[in-house]
Amino acid sequence: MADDVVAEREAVAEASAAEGQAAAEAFPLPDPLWKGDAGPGCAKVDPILVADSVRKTFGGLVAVDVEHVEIPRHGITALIGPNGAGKTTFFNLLTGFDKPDTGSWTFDGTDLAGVPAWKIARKGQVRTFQLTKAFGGLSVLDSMKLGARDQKGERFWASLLPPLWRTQEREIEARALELLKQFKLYEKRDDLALSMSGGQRKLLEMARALMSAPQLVMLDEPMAGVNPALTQSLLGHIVRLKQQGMTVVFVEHDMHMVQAIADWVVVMAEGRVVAEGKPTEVMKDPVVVDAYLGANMDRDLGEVVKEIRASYAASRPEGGSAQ
Ligand SMILES: Nc1ncnc2c1ncn2[C@@H]1O[C@H](COP(=O)(O)OP(=O)(O)OP(=O)(O)O)[C@@H](O)[C@H]1O
Repeated sequence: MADDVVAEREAVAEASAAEGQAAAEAFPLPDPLWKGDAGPGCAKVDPILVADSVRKTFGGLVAVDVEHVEIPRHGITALIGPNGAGKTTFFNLLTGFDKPDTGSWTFDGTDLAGVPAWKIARKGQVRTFQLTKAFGGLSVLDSMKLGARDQKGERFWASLLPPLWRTQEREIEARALELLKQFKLYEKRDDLALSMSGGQRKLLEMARALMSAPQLVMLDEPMAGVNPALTQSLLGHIVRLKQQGMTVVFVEHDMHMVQAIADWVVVMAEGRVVAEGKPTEVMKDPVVVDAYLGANMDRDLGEVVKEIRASYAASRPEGGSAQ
């Protein structure tokens, strides 16, 4: 490898390490992240999102049946589980894109049950989709501008005061261009969003989600269908969200990705949260491995949950006793 390329990579690594260190100081995660009994539904020291009794059925099928879950603030939480576990449906419910049969949840202390998706986004909780949504015939830059929050130009009173919305427009465009630079999409700003590769569209969707300066970013399979070079870049972007003080929840099937960036892992199976823990520990649990392989198909999930709680409590003295 040429000396200048090596030097450039070393500089990037050094800068990211410094950035990471600064972020860890600015937004330290409690250690441990949880309090009381460890395991499924365990309380977090500083949760940003708390969900209770969230249930959604489709006909006779129970897609989501989450008794209790808390998402740690400033952390990266991976939501994993086999196909059909209810991960996307749970995302849809928490972000107002679908309505639960029952349940409540709070974001930063604010009750969000029944609040429509656009209002939830305004409050600072945004999401991306597993399959990138159609961007219509919009350019990359215009797609970004649509992601902005509080566009005064769209409001009635502001629309009577053109200087107000012009200022707002300028601010929105400046933010969009800045984010496009960060995501290395600046050169594509005038291209049609639809003309970009699947991976680039994932980057665009993530960048667009940041237009509203969110506190909590929920990414549904951000790495799916993305080539290895862009995967690395996407991972870097996710870590940077955390470094900027955001909380991230992402759905992912690839355990290497999860191990690489997650602080915490929530495991769903058959609509329920069946395990939680640090990435290195949670994946060692035979019950989690079984959940993936389907070996628990005929077992009572309540029993599975008890087993997991017991195994965590035994392995983490500070995590409390088994229930
Ligand atoms: N709109 C719907 N109508 C009927 N059934 C649905 C609907 N959406 C989801 N389901 C069902 O609910 C269950 C949970 O689906 P969901 O997509 O949430 O799982 P998932 O964990 O995200 O799966 P994957 O990893 O494959 O994306 C599945 O059995 C699915 O078939």
